[in-house]
Amino acid sequence: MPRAFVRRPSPRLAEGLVTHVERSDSVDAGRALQQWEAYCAALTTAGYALTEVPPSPEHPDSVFVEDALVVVGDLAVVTAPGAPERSDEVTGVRLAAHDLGLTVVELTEEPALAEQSTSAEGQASRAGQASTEPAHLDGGDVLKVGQTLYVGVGGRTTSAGARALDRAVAGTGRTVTAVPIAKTLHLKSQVTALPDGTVVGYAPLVDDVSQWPHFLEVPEPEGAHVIALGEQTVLMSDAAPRSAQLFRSRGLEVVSLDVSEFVKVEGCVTCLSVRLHPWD
Ligand SMILES: NC(=O)NCCC[C@H](N)C(=O)O
Repeated sequence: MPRAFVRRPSPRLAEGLVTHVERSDSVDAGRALQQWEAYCAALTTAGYALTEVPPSPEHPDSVFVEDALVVVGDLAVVTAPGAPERSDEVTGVRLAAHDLGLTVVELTEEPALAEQSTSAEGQASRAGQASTEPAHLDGGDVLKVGQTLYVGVGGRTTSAGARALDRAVAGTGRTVTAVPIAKTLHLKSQVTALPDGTVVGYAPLVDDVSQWPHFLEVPEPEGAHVIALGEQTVLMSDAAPRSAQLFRSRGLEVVSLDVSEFVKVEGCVTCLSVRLHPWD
């Protein structure tokens, strides 16, 4: 049975970070809680067992649980969030992953160059990558498509963070491909994937449409954010009806939800849960 981690919104949601959007003075924490409950109900209806990470009311953005954990199979990689205000969110998420019996791993520091290679060529190329930058990774920057983990680099996630994820998933059969981003907070703020692996995005907000082999342009910004709830179903915001129709025309069932209060602090449907699937 698929499972999802979720985390109840903080009453301080209105204080959540904003980077690419104007701060709104109309975030309604009570309404956000209702929207979150509806989101949880939609996951349950779709067959997901929910694991609620204990809430962290002192962290306004803690409802965006996806940023704290990346799960591949039974491997749970605890992230290193790029915003200092969010770094402590991982504590409760790490415990929840451990309690569920997942293999919990942390991101590790960059290995010393000398240990990476003894060849002059290898040293030269890796020296070009290596730096003293810290390894930061937000789960919102990690898009799984097949065996590839695309990692958005340039916002909250650093190149060192992408390489640290690559090391963490070594042995799982997954490979990491770094994708430069500048136009949105996270990679998954600009593109997500349909169940068949087609990458969907709202072109004006996608840094480089041409890099996606199977790209489908959607007509609304909110249409770029989907969660695959199985082979035939996607969950998305109800603010993108034309995108929903486009997905239906491809034979998909669409579950639409109001997530307006989370959008005001730059969230979307993907970041409100971490999904674990038997097929991942
Ligand atoms: N994965 C996501 O899209 N997370 C949204 C995080 C929004 C939050 N206000 C932040 O800036 O971190």
